Amino acid sequence: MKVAVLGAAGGIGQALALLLKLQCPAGTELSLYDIAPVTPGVAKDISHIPTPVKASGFAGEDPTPALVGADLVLISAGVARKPGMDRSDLFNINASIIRNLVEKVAATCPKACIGIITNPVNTTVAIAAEVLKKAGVYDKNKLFGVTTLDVIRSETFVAELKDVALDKVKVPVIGGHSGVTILPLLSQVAGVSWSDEEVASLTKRIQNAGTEVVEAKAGGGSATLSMAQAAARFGISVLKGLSGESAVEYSYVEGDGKYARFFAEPVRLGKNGVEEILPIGPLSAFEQQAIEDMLPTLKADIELGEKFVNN
Ligand SMILES: NC(=O)C1=CN([C@@H]2O[C@H](COP(=O)(O)OP(=O)(O)OC[C@H]3O[C@@H](n4cnc5c(N)ncnc54)[C@H](O)[C@@H]3O)[C@@H](O)[C@H]2O)C=CC1
Ligand SMILES: O=C([O-])CC(=O)C(=O)O
Repeated sequence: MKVAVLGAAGGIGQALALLLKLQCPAGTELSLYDIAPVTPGVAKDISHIPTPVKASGFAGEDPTPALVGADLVLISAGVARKPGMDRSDLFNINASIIRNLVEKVAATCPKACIGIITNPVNTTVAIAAEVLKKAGVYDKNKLFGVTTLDVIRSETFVAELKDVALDKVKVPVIGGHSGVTILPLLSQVAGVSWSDEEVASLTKRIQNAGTEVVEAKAGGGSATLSMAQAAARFGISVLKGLSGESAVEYSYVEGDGKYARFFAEPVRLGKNGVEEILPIGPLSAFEQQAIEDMLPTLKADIELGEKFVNN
């Protein structure tokens, strides 16, 4: 299998490249691309680590050489937040970066699965879908917004708060990837009970966790290392699916449209990307209300992406 990382010289990209070099199945080829001239050097650097994964690096204006034959394309190219900014403030720059890169994906490896990391994810995924549609190659089962960071954060926070074993905690996180659109389903965490206050405050902490990192980095960017781990986990699950094993992840995908065109939900991954969208499960009254409350924001974020491509 071949995995292309676009934005591979960045904070997420370099750490993601390292984790993929260490964790991907034997025989995986990593193809690293970024506009930054350092990128071939990033590939050279990790290529000295003795694992059975090959890495090559490409820089410059055109990602095409990096995309040839890719089965999975992970995109973290773009700008990150600074304190005081919202993810939506990144739209002006990142929208055209995603449009241009996905045009190249459509032309070069139209059957690849694509995982979008670049913010605002709620909108950049819609941009990618419309670009692929225009090119006549859109397959909704192969386009993913990577929301795994919300899941791993939720699991960390729940384990800390409730003193339960990290490997036992599973926390579904649905909706989108910003503010109120991030909704952890704490009512579904097995073996844990909650007061209303705990649910309200932990939900808020999970929704603001990205901002927690942005503020702590004090102008030096947003989450990179935890995001790289999240993207590596997600990417390796997609590869598992493509090679015929089954894997389940929460991801922002185009499903049945019950809540919004794109919605983060549990998906079973397989040879064709999304094999099956799994049920979200029972919701508490708090969670039901939270879905209602997020929908105007989520739908507006999606529409912004659709209009960016089509107007
Ligand atoms: N989905 C999620 O949960 C998360 C998403 N993010 C987002 O990921 C993105 C990247 O974040 P970082 O890696 O921290 O930023 P960074 O600034 O460290 O790296 C971004 C990289 O993209 C490259 N780049 C810019 N334009 C490009 C283009 N046209 N083609 C190829 N490469 C290009 C830059 O040269 C740079 O190396 C941001 O938009 C950030 O908001 C960050 C954390 C979590
Ligand atoms: O908050 C940000 O800007 C980066 C991000 O998406 C996250 O850490 O969840």
